[in-house]
Amino acid sequence: MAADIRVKVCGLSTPQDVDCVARAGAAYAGFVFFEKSPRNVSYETAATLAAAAPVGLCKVALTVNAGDAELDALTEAVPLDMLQLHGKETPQRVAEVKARYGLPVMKAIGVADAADLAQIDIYSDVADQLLIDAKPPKGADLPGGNGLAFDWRLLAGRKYWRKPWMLAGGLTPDNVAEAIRMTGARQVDVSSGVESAPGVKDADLIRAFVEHTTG
Ligand SMILES: O=C(O)c1ccccc1N[C@@H]1O[C@H](COP(=O)(O)O)[C@@H](O)[C@H]1O
Repeated sequence: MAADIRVKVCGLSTPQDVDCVARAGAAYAGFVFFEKSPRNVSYETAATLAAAAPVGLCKVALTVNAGDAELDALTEAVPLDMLQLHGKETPQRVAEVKARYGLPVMKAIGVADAADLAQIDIYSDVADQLLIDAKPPKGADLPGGNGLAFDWRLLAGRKYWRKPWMLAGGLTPDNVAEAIRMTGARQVDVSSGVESAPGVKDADLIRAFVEHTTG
């Protein structure tokens, strides 16, 4: 397996999480701003965590259908390197957010079957990166972070898209190597798969996850 897989660990909420993620060699640290999530953090907490992150660790804010007022307050309070839009934001909204905040934008695309892959091309016109995640189950409280994988065979043979992309959804230390092998992903994103309980990151699982991407 290639040794240069870039890892994002999402849903960090303590200084120990950030330290562990950085030391393990992850490229991105994700903070969740979505009240229904067990990983939700206040702007104050996120600002402290982001300020303590080492240079080079990309600090990503995950939001869901956030309006300008929410994003204004977030970007004012927290030093960020990237915005992750994980709701039903339209391509036009992605372009607006990118222009208004001057930060790279990663748009999450939910995939359940081959028809969903068309969204990847559509959002490639406006987003800087794409996060290809499992579609949430109907009626789920969370649009992501559900620990669900989609059928990775849908991405087999489609390693190259027009924009950089990350594989997400139900990844764990045990399955990430196989997911990379099947999809050709060069970037992977994990949240619940490195937790001991919802919202509680586990340092051993984080280290194991990163190690298993470099097989
Ligand atoms: O993690 C969350 O709580 C969350 C809430 C709302 C939207 C997205 C969320 N997480 C993102 O979903 C992917 C996949 O999660 P998992 O690994 O299957 O648990 C995660 O990497 C986050 O980017």
